[in-house]
Amino acid sequence: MSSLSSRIDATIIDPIIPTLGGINSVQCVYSNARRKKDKSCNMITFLSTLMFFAAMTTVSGSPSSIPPSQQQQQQQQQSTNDPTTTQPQDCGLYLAPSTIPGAGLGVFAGNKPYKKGDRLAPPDIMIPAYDMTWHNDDKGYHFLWDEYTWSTTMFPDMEDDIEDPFEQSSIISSGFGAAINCMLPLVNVADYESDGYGDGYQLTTSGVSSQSPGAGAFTPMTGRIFVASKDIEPFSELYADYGEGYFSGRSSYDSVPLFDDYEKADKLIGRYMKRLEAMKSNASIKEDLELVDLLNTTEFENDMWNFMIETRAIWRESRLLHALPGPNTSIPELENLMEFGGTGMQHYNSSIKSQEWMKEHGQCMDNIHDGVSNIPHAGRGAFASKFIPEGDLVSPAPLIHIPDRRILRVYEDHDHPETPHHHQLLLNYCFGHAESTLLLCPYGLLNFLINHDAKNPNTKIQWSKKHRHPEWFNESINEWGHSYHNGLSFDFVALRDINPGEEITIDYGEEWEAAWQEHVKRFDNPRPKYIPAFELNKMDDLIIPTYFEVDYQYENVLMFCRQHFFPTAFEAKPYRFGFEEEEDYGEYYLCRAFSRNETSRTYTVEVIEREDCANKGNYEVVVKTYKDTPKLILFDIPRDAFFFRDIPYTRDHHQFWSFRHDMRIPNDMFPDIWKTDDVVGDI
Ligand SMILES: C[S@@+](CC[C@H](N)C(=O)[O-])C[C@H]1O[C@@H](n2cnc3c(N)ncnc32)[C@H](O)[C@@H]1O
Repeated sequence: MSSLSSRIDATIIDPIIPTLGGINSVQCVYSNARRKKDKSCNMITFLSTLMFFAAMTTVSGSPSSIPPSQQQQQQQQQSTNDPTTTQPQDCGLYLAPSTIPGAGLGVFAGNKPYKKGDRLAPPDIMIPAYDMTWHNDDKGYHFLWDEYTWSTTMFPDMEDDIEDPFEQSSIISSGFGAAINCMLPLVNVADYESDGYGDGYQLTTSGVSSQSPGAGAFTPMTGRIFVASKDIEPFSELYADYGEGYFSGRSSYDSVPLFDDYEKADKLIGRYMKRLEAMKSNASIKEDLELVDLLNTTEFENDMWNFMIETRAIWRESRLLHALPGPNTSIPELENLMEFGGTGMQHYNSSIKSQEWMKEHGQCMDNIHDGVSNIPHAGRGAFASKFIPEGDLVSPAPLIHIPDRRILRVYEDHDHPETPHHHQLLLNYCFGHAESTLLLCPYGLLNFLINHDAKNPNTKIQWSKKHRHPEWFNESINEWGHSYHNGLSFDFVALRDINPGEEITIDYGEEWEAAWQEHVKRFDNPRPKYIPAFELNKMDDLIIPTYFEVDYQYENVLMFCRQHFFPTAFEAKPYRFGFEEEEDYGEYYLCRAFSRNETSRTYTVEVIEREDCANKGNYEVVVKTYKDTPKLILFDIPRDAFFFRDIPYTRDHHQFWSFRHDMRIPNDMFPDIWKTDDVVGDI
C-alpha cells in the first residue's frame, strides 16, 4: 500500500494567508539606525542584495539551524510543567486557533502527553459526497466542503459504493479528519489503517436493518481512527499529513513550503551565515572602522535578514522564501534553529501552547464519545464521557456553509432539475432554515452524531462567542456565502446536567419531526429481503441460499467464491479486490450455490460470469466450464469460501426512498438578513 501522503489529495484547512510586510519597509531597513543613516542604508541594501543572491544561487552544503526564541522557550517551559496536576480540567483534546497563520481553527492535545501509537480521538464517521459534478449538470460549483474532504482512494470500502468512486466521490471525515490542520514537517498524527497500524475502517448498519425506515438515512462508514505518530507534548497542535499534492494542487496554497523547500531553505541559511562572516572579515571593509562597528550590531544582522525575508512581498508565491523564518530572526536564533533540526522545525515551539493560553482560547472537544444510539432507527449517536453541568459546553462546532442547498440535489436524469429524486446524504448532517437556501454543517469531534429528541433533549445549539467572521451576521448570504473558508460556529450546550453515558440529543425542530413522522408512516419496506454485502460477510453462520431459493447475486449483492477452493486451471475471469497487503486479497470468482448439504453445511457451487444484457438493464448468468466439462461445479464448499460485494449504487443511502431532511436552526437564532427570496420548496 502506498503511503498516506501519496494517497491523500484533499482536505481541510482554510487558505494560508501569508502575513507579509510592505515593500517600503524593505527599501530602507536601517532608517531608524542611530548613525550614518543614508550611507549605511544604501550600503546595507547593496550588500544585502549581493549576499542574498549569492546565497540563493549557490545553495549547497548541509543544514544546521534555529533555536527556539526566548518567548518560545518560556512558553515551552510553561507547557511542560506537570500537566496532570496543573490543568484546570481533564480534557484530552482542544479546538483553538491554529498556529498556522490564516488557517483558522486547529486541534490541540489536551493536558496529557500522548505517546507514539496512542489513539487520539473517537473514530470519525465518513460521509460520501458522490457524483457531485454530474448532479450539478457538469457545471462548476462552489463547495467549501471540497477543502475539508479526503480522497476516496484512502477508503477501500468506497470501491463498491459507486461505479467510479476515485474519480467521482470524496469523503467527509467529519471529526478529526475535518478539523485537523497540516504542517508538513511537523506531522504528528497518523491514520490508523493507512499507516499500517491495523484495521480501523468498517461498514456497519449500526443495528438498523434495511427494512427500517431509518435505512440509508445515515452513513454506514465509520471507524476512521487517528493515532499519534510520535510522542506529543500537552497542548501541542496536532497536524495530519494531507500529502504534498494537497498544497501543490491548489493555487491558494502556492506559497506553502513543501519538504524540498525546507531543505533548500536550510542550505540557503548555511550559505547566508557563511557569507555574512566572510563579509565582516573582508579586508577592505575592515579598514572602515565605523562600518565594522555597524556590521557587528544585532540590529544590522536583523535588518539583513529582514531584507531577505521581506522580498516575499515581491515573490509572493515563493515556497522557498516562505520556508525561511520570519522577520527579526537573529543570527544566534538561526544557528539554534539549524541545530534544532532546520527550518522545518521553526514552528515546533510555537505549536506548543501554555495552559493559560489554552484556557483563554481553547474549547474542550472530548466531552463525548460515540456508540450505537438508543433511539430506534437512528443509527449511531454521541454519549457524554463525563458529567456535564447545565449550561456547560458539550462540544464546539465550527460550521461549513453551503450557500445554496440545491447543490446537494441528486437526479436520476437531468431533464427536470427543479424536481430532484433525492439529496446527498450530507443534507441529513447539516442545519438549515425553511426560509433560506443556506445550510450550515457542523464539524468537530462527533458533532455529526448528535441525534434528535423532540420531547426531552438535553442539549441545544447556540451561536458561539468565537466566530471568525462575526460580521457575517449583518450581511446577506450573497456577501459571504462564497467565501472559501469558514467563519461561523455553534456551541452545543447542556440544557440540564448530563450524566456520563447519557446519549446527547438536541431538538432538530418541528419541521424535521413532522417530515420524519410522515416518512415512517409511508415507509413500505421496499427491499424486504435485502441485506448489504458488508453485513453478510460478517455472518459466520450464514446459511447461503441456493439460486433456487433466492436470486441475490442478480440484485444488489454479488457472491464470490475464494480462489483457493478451486482447481488451478480453468477459464473464468478472476477478480481482485482491495490492497495486496490485506488478508482478503486474492482471486475471487463469481459463483452461485446450487445445493446445500444441511448436515455438513457445505455447498455445491457453480462458477459463473455475469454478462450485461444490452438494453435490458440486467445481466445474464453464464455458467463457466472446466476443461471438457459442460459446467464448472465444485463440491463440499464451506461457508468460508463465500464472499459478498455490494453492487455500486445499491447500498441503502443510494435508495431514493431513504429519508432526507436537514436539521433546523430555531427562528430566534436565524438572522433575517440570511433569508432568501429563492426558497427551496422540496425540503
Ligand atoms: C446528524 S445525523 C445524526 C447521526 C446519525 N444517527 C448517524 O448514525 O450518523 C441525523 C440523522 O440521524 C438520524 N436520527 C437522528 N435522530 C433521530 C430520531 N430521533 N429518530 C430517527 N432517526 C434519527 C436520522 O437519520 C437523521 O437524518
